[in-house]
Amino acid sequence: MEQRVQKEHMGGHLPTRLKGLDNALCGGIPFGVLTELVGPAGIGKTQLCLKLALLASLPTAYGGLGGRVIYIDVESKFSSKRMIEMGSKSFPDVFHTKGMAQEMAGRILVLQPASLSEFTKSLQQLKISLLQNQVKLLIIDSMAALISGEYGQGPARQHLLGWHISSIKSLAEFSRIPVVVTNQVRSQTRDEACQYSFQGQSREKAVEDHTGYDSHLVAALGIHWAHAVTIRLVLDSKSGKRFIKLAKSPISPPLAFPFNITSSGISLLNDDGIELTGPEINSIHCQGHSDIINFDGERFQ
Ligand SMILES: Nc1ncnc2c1ncn2[C@@H]1O[C@H](COP(=O)(O)OP(=O)(O)OP(=O)(O)O)[C@@H](O)[C@H]1O
Repeated sequence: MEQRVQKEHMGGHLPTRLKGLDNALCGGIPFGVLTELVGPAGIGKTQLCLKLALLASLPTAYGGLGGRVIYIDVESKFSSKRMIEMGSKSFPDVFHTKGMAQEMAGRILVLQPASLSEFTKSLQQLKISLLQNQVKLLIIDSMAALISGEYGQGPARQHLLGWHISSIKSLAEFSRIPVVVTNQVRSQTRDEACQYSFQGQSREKAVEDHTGYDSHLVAALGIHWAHAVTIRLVLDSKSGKRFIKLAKSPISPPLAFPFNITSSGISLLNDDGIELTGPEINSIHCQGHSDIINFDGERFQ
């Protein structure tokens, strides 16, 4: 294992090409551990996942991992069209080379489990296929959606995921690939319309319609999950600006990077990062007030 780790491509990291974030993470998303992207609906988690899938399938000569990707797309959000748009804007040379876009597309296997039991079956088969197929990245978008609605809320469903969490963690360790999992935050009122949305019209409408609601947020997967992840990136929005916050990392202090989303995908507006302290690290902002993500299903006071 030690020799394998030493020989790892790119020092065991998948560069995100977001310079400030890569610097803070000593090269990018680390191999062998879980990286969580958490944030409200519409903030850009799937956009980041698509970019990472693109980078993992990009030929090594262009700085990618040149490998296969398994993309578990729980909510049918994967868009090959969007990925090609990002690819052709970010890497025009590669995408204008005949056959290259098809070759890269052929490396990304998208699985769409319709239920938790289908997901459980895929996980059981994944261990073998990760090794046999030179898979360089596993993405699960989103983990929370797998259990939403099916098994109620709170400790019961979090307990239900215990096996899955251990399995995913051991898959990452055993196959030494980066595993990226998205997690939503939801309002404790459980009112659908009260979920924070960052998509113009609907967001304003939702907030207007529910003024006076105590709409604080909780991360959907509970404390066991919170401890299983090594890197946590919180995506949120404050005063109309989106931020990626490196909220949990064994090597970096908590930092926030402003970002935007363009046709070429997510890009940072500044690579320096703003150092965060106190509850700000785990808070999600919306409409002038902030709420702290609580990984235990209760609100922090
Ligand atoms: N082609 C594009 N050009 C610019 N911005 C885009 C483009 N496509 C998507 N976006 C931005 O991406 C946002 C949607 O992001 P995304 O689908 O990643 O959200 P998410 O965090 O995954 O949400 P959910 O939790 O609902 O899955 C849109 O609000 C829009 O701002």
